[in-house]
Amino acid sequence: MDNTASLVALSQAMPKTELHLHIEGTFEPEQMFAIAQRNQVALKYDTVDALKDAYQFTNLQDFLDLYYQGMSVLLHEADFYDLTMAYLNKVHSENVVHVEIFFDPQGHTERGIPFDVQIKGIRRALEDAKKQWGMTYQLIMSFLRHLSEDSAFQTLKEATPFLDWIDGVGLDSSEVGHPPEKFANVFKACRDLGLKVTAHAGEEGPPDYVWQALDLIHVDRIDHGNRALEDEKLIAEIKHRELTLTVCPLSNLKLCVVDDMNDHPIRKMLALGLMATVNSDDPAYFGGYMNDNYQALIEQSKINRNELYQLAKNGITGSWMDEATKRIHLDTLTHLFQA
Ligand code: HPA
Ligand SMILES: [Zn+2]
Repeated sequence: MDNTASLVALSQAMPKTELHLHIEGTFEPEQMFAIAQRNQVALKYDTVDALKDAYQFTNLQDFLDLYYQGMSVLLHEADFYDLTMAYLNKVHSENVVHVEIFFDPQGHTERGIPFDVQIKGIRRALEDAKKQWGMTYQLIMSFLRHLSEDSAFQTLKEATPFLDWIDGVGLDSSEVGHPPEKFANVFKACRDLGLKVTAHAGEEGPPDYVWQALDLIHVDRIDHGNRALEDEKLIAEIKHRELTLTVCPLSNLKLCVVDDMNDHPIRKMLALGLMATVNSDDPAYFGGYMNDNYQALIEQSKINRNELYQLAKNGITGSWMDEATKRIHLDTLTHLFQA
């Protein structure tokens, strides 16, 4: 019998992947203030504590309003580098071996920061982490769904010189009122370019949005997917297509997608045979990085050792890393759980 403390220790020691992470959502208040000062940009809040006090959200939009405000202090390549490197350092210390990170180019180009400034800073940090620690990565360019499909096409055009650096595309921001069908054409263009495709669906939006992500966007993965559980046929289809769900427990709690960590649906997802994974989404805003998310699942949602193993395994098999590297991490994971 495992006790809670030993499971938490195991979750900390095991090799982990992070498949749902917005780099702009890793902007810790202390670093935000430091970069704001460096760039001589004014923030709406006077102190770190005042900013932290504002992190009380009742829904996704409450959070997004602060998220876009926060990222507005990022001006230079060095800012994007520092932001990304701080995150990578943090998760390296938590035994994260592979990251797949989103960035929101339109959140920056809309306020005059060129695409190349963003991606050069982010990519340099990812390459440094790879050199220093062997940490592997995939970079995912995400379209903001509250903007038009034309704007997404414009972003794809700006990304063209950097397509070798971009592994996939995603869809994020305000979900309700902005269904995947709005972006069917731009995602078709992305697929034709050989990019992998994922989309936030079923976080706040109805099961129909998840169907659209499957049938109109042809996603390789689903980000969140919580509300898919409301539709039995959809559950069967997600299983049939063997799609991974990138679930974000602490995010769900902070944005009131779930009322209580004690009945987070991730156990139900596993019991249904869905490929659920654990991710932190926007850890600086939601109160925890990867290990905190696992700890909350162990202590509050009462996941057991088998469920912990399955979640970590899904994180490896559902990632976009190469098959040989997957096998190495799966071996390490399996040995750890057999010990
Ligand atoms: O959790 C999220 N949902 C939608 N859009 C986002 N952009 C950053 N984080 C999120
Ligand atoms: Zn997200």
